[in-house]
Amino acid sequence: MVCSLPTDASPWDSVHRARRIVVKVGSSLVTNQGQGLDAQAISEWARQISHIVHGAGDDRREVILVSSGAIAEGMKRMGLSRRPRELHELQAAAAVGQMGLIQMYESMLRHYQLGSAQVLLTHADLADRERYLNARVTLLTLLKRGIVPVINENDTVVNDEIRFGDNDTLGALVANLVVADLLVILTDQNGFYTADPRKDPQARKVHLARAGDPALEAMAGGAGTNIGTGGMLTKILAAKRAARSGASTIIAWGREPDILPRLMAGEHNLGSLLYAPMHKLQARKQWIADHLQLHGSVVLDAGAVRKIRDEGKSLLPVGIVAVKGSFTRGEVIGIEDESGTQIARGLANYSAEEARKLSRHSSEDIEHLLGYIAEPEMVHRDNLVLI
Ligand SMILES: Nc1ncnc2c1ncn2[C@@H]1O[C@H](COP(=O)(O)OP(=O)(O)O)[C@@H](O)[C@H]1O
Ligand SMILES: N[C@@H](CCC(=O)OP(=O)(O)O)C(=O)O
Repeated sequence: MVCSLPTDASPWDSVHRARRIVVKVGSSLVTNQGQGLDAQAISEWARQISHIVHGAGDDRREVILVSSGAIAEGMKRMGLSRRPRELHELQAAAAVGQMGLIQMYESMLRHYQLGSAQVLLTHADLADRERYLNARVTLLTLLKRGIVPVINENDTVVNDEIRFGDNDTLGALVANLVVADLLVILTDQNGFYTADPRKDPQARKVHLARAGDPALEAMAGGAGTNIGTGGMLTKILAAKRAARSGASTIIAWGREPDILPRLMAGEHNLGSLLYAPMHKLQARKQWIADHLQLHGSVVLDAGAVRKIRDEGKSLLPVGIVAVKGSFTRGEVIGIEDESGTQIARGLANYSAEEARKLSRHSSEDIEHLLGYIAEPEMVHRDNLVLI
């Protein structure tokens, strides 16, 4: 197919350069088309993840796993041969299946010297700015400690209106949350095809395309079996969403031998690459600019202005001399120099009231001043854009 390439190096190089990766595994793979948890496949992904997380120097990666399969596994454990239609039945199946799913990931990852953590998220969690920051800091703390977060939707507490509905979307939102470089969607097909290969024998694999290219949506069909939920359309839309935060997406076959290490080693044409046309920093800037309006601002002394503008550092409370307006944790604030010129914008880790108490104080005093510590920074660098 025709596709426009970015002007710098091959988009495949960005896969090799990726350091923080969200890997999403679909239900059909995890449960071997609904037959039950596939211990061998899960062990194989654990081994591959361990290989890339434990790499030396520049070969070291951070991995966040988003795994489906709770409903499919729960159905098997409850003796249900057909996917229930009622939401409460699906929720019950998910609660049953999640036990087995997480138990297996925990033991397989541990076997390969990796700690793991269960994280269950809902749409509402990521739409709420404060919870967004809370989820973000928890995931980043786990990554810093070399622990692999294993994420699924918190099916127990969601209804139709607030469901992600498919974990492809959840994978893309997590990629935005942790500012990942790459989203790898492992599925039961070799990649994305010009039509559903189960239905069209003429379908050809798309090796490379721009994420968000509208032509892709027309080629994507629904799920080919009753195990997976979204089919290719949700994967294509997830790639489009991930690209808005600068992450490219690979759609690949989860049973391809050594798929993750081979992708990281720079092997081209494994699966389909849907590349993000915008660089991560530019995309993050756009995201902050698009999504959020200013709720107040903080004024910095000259030293703090230098740290932020010239040295690329986070904003610490010690550099704040005044706080204007009213805002809560997670809202966007302006960052001004003492003449009132706005130099940056970012997501506040503390409310205006708290920021007033923290201003001119070292981060070490936060606990004493507030009684708790959210984060040592007032605005983390990842959530800050210069103007
Ligand atoms: N253009 C396409 N290319 C590849 N697969 C497609 C396409 N359109 C629809 N599909 C179907 O999507 C299925 C994968 O989606 P799904 O079953 O939801 O997987 P998962 O459980 O991995 O999320 C494939 O098995 C295939 O039948
Ligand atoms: N939370 C659900 C996710 C279902 C889902 O998105 O499935 P899939 O289309 O296979 O990724 C589960 O674990 O069954």
